[in-house]
Amino acid sequence: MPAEDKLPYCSYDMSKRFRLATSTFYDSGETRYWHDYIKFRGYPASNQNARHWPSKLVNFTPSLVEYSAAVHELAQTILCLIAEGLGLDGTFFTGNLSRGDTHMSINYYPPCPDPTLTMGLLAHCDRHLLTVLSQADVAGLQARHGERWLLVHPIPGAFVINFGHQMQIVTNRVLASVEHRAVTNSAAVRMSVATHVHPTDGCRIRPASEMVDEAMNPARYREFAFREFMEAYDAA
Ligand SMILES: O=C(O)CCC(=O)C(=O)O
Ligand SMILES: [Fe+2]
Repeated sequence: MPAEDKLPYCSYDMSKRFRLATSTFYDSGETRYWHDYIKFRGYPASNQNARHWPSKLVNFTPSLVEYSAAVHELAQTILCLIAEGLGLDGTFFTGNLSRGDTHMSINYYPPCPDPTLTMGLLAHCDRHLLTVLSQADVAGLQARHGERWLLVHPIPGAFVINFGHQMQIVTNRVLASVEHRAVTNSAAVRMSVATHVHPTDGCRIRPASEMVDEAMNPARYREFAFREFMEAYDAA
């Protein structure tokens, strides 16, 4: 896409429903960020989300409609399996807990001459329910395990599934949200596509009663609306 076509979408306003930006202007003291990205609402494509996607890219909309619907189906299947694995009703996650608009990020990490000075994405936990991540074939995703960072090796054709904060809360910390980050490399462009499955804004989030035992394992979180969580997070 030529620069003049990209310009109208370039924004740091997080309320924009389709925006592209770079974090390479910023640093955290010693480490410079090394990451360009597009962030937008994905599934469902039939509502107001798709009208924010760029119309000049003729193949983008049909590809995205297909991809976002397929990832939605995959996420719903995985959520059914997780529920069954936890001894919950198979539909436990497939209502409001996972029916908000998906938030998608297309992450672009250019090669960096000295990767020791940069970080693609700083360490974070995803804040929604579940992430379906395609990291194609260039390694860079790392997950925290105690004091160590483990590289999540790309497997051709496979997605990485990551639990977000809401999964940790609803399961009363049986399934923990794992801290992760993206490192840079000097040899190759790395791209990843993250689909973040969100609860609906008004969804009430609380530890599932099946995951709570007042005597042995009391609820670790109070009940709240997902909207409240997001507002507090953005304000922090
Ligand atoms: O690029 C990656 O592998 C990680 C992306 C990620 O963590 C995110 O978009 O939340
Ligand atoms: Fe993430």
